[in-house]
Amino acid sequence: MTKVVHKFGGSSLSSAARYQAVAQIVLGQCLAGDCVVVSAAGKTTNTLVKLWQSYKQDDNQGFSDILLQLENHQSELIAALFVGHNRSDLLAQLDNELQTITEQAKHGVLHEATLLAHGELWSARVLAYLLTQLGFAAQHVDARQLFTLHNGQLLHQQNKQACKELLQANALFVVTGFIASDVEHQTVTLGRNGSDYSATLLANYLDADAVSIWTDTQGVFSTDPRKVASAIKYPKVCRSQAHLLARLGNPVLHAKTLSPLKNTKIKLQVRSSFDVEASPTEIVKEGYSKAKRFITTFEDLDLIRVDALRQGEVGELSQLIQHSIHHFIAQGECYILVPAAHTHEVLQALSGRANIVESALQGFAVVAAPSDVAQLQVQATQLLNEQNVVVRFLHSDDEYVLFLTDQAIDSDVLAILHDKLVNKGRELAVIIAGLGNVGEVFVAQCQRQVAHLKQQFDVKVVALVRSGKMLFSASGIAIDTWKQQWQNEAVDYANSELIERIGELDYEHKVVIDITASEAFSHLYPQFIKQDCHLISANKYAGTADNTWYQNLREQLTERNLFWRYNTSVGAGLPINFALADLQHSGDKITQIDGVFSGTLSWLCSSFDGSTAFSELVVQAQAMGYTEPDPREDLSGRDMQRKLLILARDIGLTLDLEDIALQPLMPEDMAQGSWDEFLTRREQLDAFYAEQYQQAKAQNQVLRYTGSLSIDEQGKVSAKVGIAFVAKDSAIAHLTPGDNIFVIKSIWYESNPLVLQGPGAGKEVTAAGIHSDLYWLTQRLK
Ligand SMILES: NC(=O)C1=CN([C@@H]2O[C@H](COP(=O)(O)OP(=O)(O)OC[C@H]3O[C@@H](n4cnc5c(N)ncnc54)[C@H](O)[C@@H]3O)[C@@H](O)[C@H]2O)C=CC1
Ligand SMILES: N[C@@H](CC=O)C(=O)O
Repeated sequence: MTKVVHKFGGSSLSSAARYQAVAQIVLGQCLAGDCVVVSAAGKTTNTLVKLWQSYKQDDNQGFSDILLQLENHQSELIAALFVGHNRSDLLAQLDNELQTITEQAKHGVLHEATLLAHGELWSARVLAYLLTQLGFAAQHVDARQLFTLHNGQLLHQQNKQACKELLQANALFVVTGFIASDVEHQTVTLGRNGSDYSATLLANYLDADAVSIWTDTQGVFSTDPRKVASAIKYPKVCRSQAHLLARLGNPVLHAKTLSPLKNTKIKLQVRSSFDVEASPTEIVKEGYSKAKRFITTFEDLDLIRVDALRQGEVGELSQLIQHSIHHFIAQGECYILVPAAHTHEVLQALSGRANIVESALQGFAVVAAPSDVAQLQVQATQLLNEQNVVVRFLHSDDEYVLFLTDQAIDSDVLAILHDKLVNKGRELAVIIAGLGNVGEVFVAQCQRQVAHLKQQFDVKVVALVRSGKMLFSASGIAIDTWKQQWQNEAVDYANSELIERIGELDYEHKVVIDITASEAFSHLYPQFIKQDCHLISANKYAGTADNTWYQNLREQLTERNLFWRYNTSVGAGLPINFALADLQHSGDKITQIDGVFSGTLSWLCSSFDGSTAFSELVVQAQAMGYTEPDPREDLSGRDMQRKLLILARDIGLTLDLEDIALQPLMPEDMAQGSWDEFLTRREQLDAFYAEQYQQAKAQNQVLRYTGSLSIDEQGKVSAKVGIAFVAKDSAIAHLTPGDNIFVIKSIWYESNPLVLQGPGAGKEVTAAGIHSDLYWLTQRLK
């Protein structure tokens, strides 16, 4: 049974290399029984249209030149892709067909649709041969055997049966898009760019599960991403908006594509054949996606008023000119927007029932939620005034407003319109995991900070997660009353449910902020990435995971253009990762990092003077929110070892934790058992510390816990964290309790190192540091 119908457009098949790429996608994604629908390669249909025009104009020279052009293109493709009998077979078939075309032209019996059909026939045949050559038995199928129309109407029952009979074998079928036949077996076309329609029709007839439209863009964007770099790719677009965009001439989806999916469960995705790993845009049923904002532009249109427009007539006209036509009713009159090059043809077809209202129009339409349209119309009018763009005709409907203008909407104007009308409505969903010391303060700070970010982004906290319980609200949680809401609505959850809920979120961007201290939670990162989530971590486990896992995670992030910020995992709010990144981006090379990278150990060592037991100070550090949930993570030196590893990886070293020597600041045997058991043996810790303290004192030095990493000239790396006795007048001896210090040597900071110093732990500074990462993210997403 066919599960998925994959459709590849002309841009995906524009060269031999593209055919190879498509074949690899098919090998990787398709199973026997799936179907592939193809359009004509590259610009073949345009060339065939020109061939038809030269035939109609009796331009024999033009006809031969264009035919030669087609022949060259096809034979070059075949020569580049095939050897041996496959090549000779395909060239012979091509030759045969070109001779037939020449003969038919000579005898004046050339038929337009039959001629245009060659583009798709060639693509399907070449791709099927290529797949077979690569070991995946594929059959090419002429869709004229599958789709029959009578008086312009598809004969659905008959077609369904034909599809089920002809495509039932356990093979892969490569079916021609765009073409069908009538009951007299004459070729008809399904309209320009009708291959998407062929794919959804086929999916309907075969009861397929899904249709993937593979194209040259990564999905459906808020506007043309080639013109506006900040165009937003939407993960989900509802069918009605997709249909409206298609009617407005948006090139990603075509007008009739969606109709076969009506009342079915068939999923539709738009994916990039140039970037297979990129997440697609899903076209979902009504109610499964929020209304999005789009700007789609027009060039060179005529506005025509039509008397008594018949039902279905717009479809017939667009079939006639092989181009989509937008129509609307304003003040009781019917209007159509026709590409100026086809106005004459359309007026002729409407024989006296139509007149041109405005000609040579440019412009754009803003598509949005009905509640936003009126306000966007006012804003857009003002922006056009500011840009001196003259509006000649304006029409607004429930879901869009149309501006027809004198001047073309160039990239600059489009970028301004997009920034003010679309970007302002962008949403970022925030999932906060970990509501302990730091997490609670972070959420409290959110109230003010989210309001600040709102100037750029609509930031919504959609989930709060603690171990085993979560509060999830796709439309956003009210921050000021979150505790109350938590009491009433938080539920037990399994990780799979959390991932599923995140996957269902219909936001332009999503970020998971990990303020847990949980290794298990960090293991979920790859799944968050699959759901297109950016990551912000205060948690250090992912940054210090085994190198293979870590590198893999980074690759997955890069492949999906996702960001990962973790500035607070080292030095709390201190901008140490920013500093290292900046130095390296500006061409510097870091050779050494020394210092104190633990707020807890800094505070303990600087505070201890013998008057209070060391273990008592540990309990105080814990109460102040400096320590890890189990303070032994700090006392063991492990936390500082993790931080040094994160820094090492940030400067391009591929170390693992074991590569950093570690000396604990506690008796090693106290690592076993629970924290409470540890406290029952606190004298042992006190004795251990007192002994080290006295030794340092005896040497007229002070006890500190430090870290160091250096790279020698041969590139050899040495790294360690441990107890150090330092001179009483050194900077480290004089650190304010709780402060971290990073002493960085590099090519530029060789003899006089760069020093970064300040609070290295604490709820407020850490929470603020996470907000800094969130702010950074929103700036990058802009
Ligand atoms: N305290 C500080 O000054 C700094 C802390 N950090 C890091 O921030 C993180 C949080 O620290 P604290 O707030 O002090 O810890 P905490 O122990 O007070 O809070 C941790 C929170 O994470 C939740 N949690 C634990 N496992 C979870 C799981 N599997 N799924 C979801 N939630 C889970 C807990 O329920 C709790 O709400 C740690 O990774 C820590 O290393 C980073 C810089 C400074
Ligand atoms: N426990 C850590 C907290 C910050 O990472 C420390 O004391 O530095």
